[in-house]
Amino acid sequence: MWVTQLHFDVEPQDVLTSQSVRHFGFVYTRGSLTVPFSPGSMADVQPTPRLVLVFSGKRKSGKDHVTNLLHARLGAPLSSILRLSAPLKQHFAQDHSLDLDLLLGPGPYKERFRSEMIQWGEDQRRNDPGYFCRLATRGATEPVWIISDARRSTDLTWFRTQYPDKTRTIRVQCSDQIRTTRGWSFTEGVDDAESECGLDQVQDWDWIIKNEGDTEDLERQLRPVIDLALKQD
Ligand SMILES: Nc1ncnc2c1ncn2[C@@H]1O[C@H](COP(=O)(O)OP(=O)(O)OP(=O)(O)O)[C@@H](O)[C@H]1O
Ligand SMILES: C[C@@](O)(CCOP(=O)(O)O)CC(=O)O
Repeated sequence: MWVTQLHFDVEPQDVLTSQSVRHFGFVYTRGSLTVPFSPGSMADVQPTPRLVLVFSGKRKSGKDHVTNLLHARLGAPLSSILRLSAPLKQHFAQDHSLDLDLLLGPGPYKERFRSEMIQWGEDQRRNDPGYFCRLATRGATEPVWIISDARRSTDLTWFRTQYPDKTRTIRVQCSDQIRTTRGWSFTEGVDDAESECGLDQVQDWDWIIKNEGDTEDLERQLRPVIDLALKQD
């Protein structure tokens, strides 16, 4: 049986190798390759979540901390955390023989490569602004998606276009003083660039979370988000 379908005979992680990224990009941008239908191709169909919670915030505002807490409250069968930077870091780690776990973690290691990663990511986005949004969400089956790291208006546009009634946006904020205690220091070319400032002008966040206090305060602010996620289940 032949159908028009996006399908590649690769595991999800293989999509991140240089060769298959090019393959993936070629097929997707043309969008009309006809290939045999097989059960494996279902993973490539863009999934449909019930709620998409898109978080953003500056470095060390606590995006990972807040989204981890939310995920812990909602649980794994209901929700998953999807990081737009994960496929980017995976590719970058492979190409440069770097430690992917450290790139994904909160420590100082990733800061040594941040400028280069930003550059590489922007090169990909120039051709295809939804590239990392699509890779990060590919195959996610949980009803509630927690997108931990939107940085650019194209990220918000992609989710709002794909999931117009389901997308909610959340900005995580905290003072520079507190960010500094968490390891932040101003870096030219990073903290004054789109990666950090691309969403500064956005006013219409569904929620703003001030991550400056204790866990109890954070839980109180997350309550309406948690309630919405549970209500939709
Ligand atoms: N409310 C909090 N209480 C205690 N520690 C926190 C809190 N928020 C963040 N942190 C800690 O601060 C550090 C930075 O937080 P986190 O990694 O969540 O920030 P981020 O916005 O994801 O940063 P980056 O963009 O650099 O990945 C981490 O070590 C995290 O555990
Ligand atoms: C390269 C980049 O994805 C790094 C993000 O790392 P983190 O979310 O701050 O851990 C930032 C970007 O895409 O502009």
